[in-house]
Amino acid sequence: MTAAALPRIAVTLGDPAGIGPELVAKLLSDPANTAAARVLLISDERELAEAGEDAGTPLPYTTDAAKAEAEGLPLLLGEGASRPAAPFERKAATAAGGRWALDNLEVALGLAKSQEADAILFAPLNKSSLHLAGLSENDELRWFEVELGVEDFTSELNVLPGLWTARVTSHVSVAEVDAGITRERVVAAGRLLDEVLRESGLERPRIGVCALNPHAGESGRFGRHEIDIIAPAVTDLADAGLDVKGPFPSDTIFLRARAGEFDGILTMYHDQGQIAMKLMGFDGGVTIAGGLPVPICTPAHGTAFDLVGQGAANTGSIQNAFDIAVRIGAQRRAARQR
Ligand SMILES: NC(=O)C1=CN([C@@H]2O[C@H](COP(=O)(O)OP(=O)(O)OC[C@H]3O[C@@H](n4cnc5c(N)ncnc54)[C@H](O)[C@@H]3O)[C@@H](O)[C@H]2O)C=CC1
Ligand SMILES: NCC(=O)COP(=O)(O)O
Repeated sequence: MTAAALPRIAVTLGDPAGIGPELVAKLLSDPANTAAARVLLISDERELAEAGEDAGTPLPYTTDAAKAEAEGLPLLLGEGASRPAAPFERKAATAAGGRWALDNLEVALGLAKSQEADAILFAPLNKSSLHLAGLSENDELRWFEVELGVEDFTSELNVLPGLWTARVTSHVSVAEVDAGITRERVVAAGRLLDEVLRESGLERPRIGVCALNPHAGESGRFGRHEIDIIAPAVTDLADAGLDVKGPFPSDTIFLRARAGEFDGILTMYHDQGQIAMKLMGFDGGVTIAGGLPVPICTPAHGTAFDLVGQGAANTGSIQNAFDIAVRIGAQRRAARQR
């Protein structure tokens, strides 16, 4: 691939109090990664130095665009509007850390909107920091919607090799899940999951849909969501030509997926999918912000304050997130260049 064809990936360090900076330093100190894409780093130099110290390896970068292009070095573009905020408190949620993380993401979104970046990779955020910083949305995906003017259904997509999940509800209180399970939302989430699986290369993705209640409601005795909402939505999706089946009891559907029966699982709420996915592949899980015009990837794990400063954070998830950002970013770039 020529240098011009390499995807441009905007990378942020996430919450500076967590393991994100260390993970980015480890990721970008691997020459195979900097050869696979042109990296646009959004940070400040002090944070990069600290990231290198945590990782036990310096994070290579340049502020010279020509040198970055010629040598394949990450190009440091500077940080978002909150400068100069560093140094940050470590291992704790703070408003300053949350603001820095959000401001840097705003720069990344700007690069994507202007098509200078083909995809975004962010290291883990801490939602408490984001809320301390004044984020009014529950999480960054709802904030991305606002920033990008997206009104259609979005969902976090969780990805392991051979299995993707989407959620009908996500970062809300369990008390709010019930109101979020509607026929329209189940259909929208099912369509989104089918679409992204097709984009990933599957011709006819096989999707299993979770029930909400124990034993899929036991014929209505333990709840009627399956009868009144989820089964009709599955029929809508099947009538539209999708290979969608369910609802199935959620305590066993992932066993069937693991045995190869499904390419995607549609879950009704966060932990229904995430407990299974993290048990099956904690060290490699990726979260993609699904339903946006820009590919945005991040590790499925969080800021792990308990690990900060030890150099012990596992890079499997951020590596997989980077690889997916590079793959989708390259497809988008190639499509634009045609
Ligand atoms: N990509 C992102 O932005 C994500 C952010 N979060 C946020 O992270 C914050 C903390 O979430 P928690 O529930 O505490 O989960 P967490 O994933 O940060 O930590 C859970 C456990 O996993 C371990 N762990 C996490 N990443 C690891 C890694 N790379 N290598 C080795 N061990 C690792 C931690 O040490 C801890 O014991 C929350 O604010 C949450 O919303 C959670 C998931 C994804
Ligand atoms: N910041 C991404 C994120 O929160 C995804 O975490 P999860 O909801 O997939 O656990």
